[in-house]
Amino acid sequence: MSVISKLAGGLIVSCQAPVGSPLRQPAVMAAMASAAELAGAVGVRAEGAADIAAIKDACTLPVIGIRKRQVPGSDVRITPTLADALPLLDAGADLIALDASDRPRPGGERVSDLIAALDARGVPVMADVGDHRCGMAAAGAGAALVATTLAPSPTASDPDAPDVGLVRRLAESGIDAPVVAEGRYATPEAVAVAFAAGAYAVVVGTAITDTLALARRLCAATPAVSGG
Ligand SMILES: CC(=O)N[C@H](C=O)[C@@H](O)[C@H](O)[C@H](O)COP(=O)(O)O
Repeated sequence: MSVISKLAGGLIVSCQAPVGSPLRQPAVMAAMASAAELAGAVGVRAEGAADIAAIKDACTLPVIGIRKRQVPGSDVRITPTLADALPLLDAGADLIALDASDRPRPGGERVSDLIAALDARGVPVMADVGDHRCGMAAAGAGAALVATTLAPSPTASDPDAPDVGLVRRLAESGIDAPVVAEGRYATPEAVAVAFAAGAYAVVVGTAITDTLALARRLCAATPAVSGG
């Protein structure tokens, strides 16, 4: 069974901890991934070679690897260069996710160059996009999956709402790659809506693995923190 078909119809859990979180340790991310596997998830998304290696040791799920790095002069932060992707493969990543927007990349690399270089190594690419045009372009360039990771919330009144409309629009466009819903999916209802809109898989991060953000949200409602 191909790695892409293993993800069909399932939940991918993003096991990442932001800088400054006490959870930002490979062993903690590996425990999160094991819990995700036990729960029935079909894949894991993880950042950096150390986390990926620990997760591959701890569970059998396919791992989508990313490297988050801010390079001066470029706004591309998710796996900006091929050199960022290669150590993730050495660590055991099964797929590479990368920012597939059309923003300038460090060193002048193009999304299509990265997809071709990884494809030549037999590595499928998940293209993170924020709009329909870049999604169609990435699929045309050979991305194995197109994910709505970079889409802003479609409603100003609810900044936490996922962009299900982009999932639907891509899925109904005859796109050459399966569409993955990612970004602000936080409830079983939202996951079901994404599949109804045509998603191939759904990625959930914060709502499962960011204990710090989840606890802060609830603490903010207490008199002890809000002062109310
Ligand atoms: C935009 C960006 O950098 N997204 C990152 C991509 O890896 C992660 O910070 C998100 O947690 C991930 O996409 C899952 O989304 P959510 O945490 O909303 O379920």
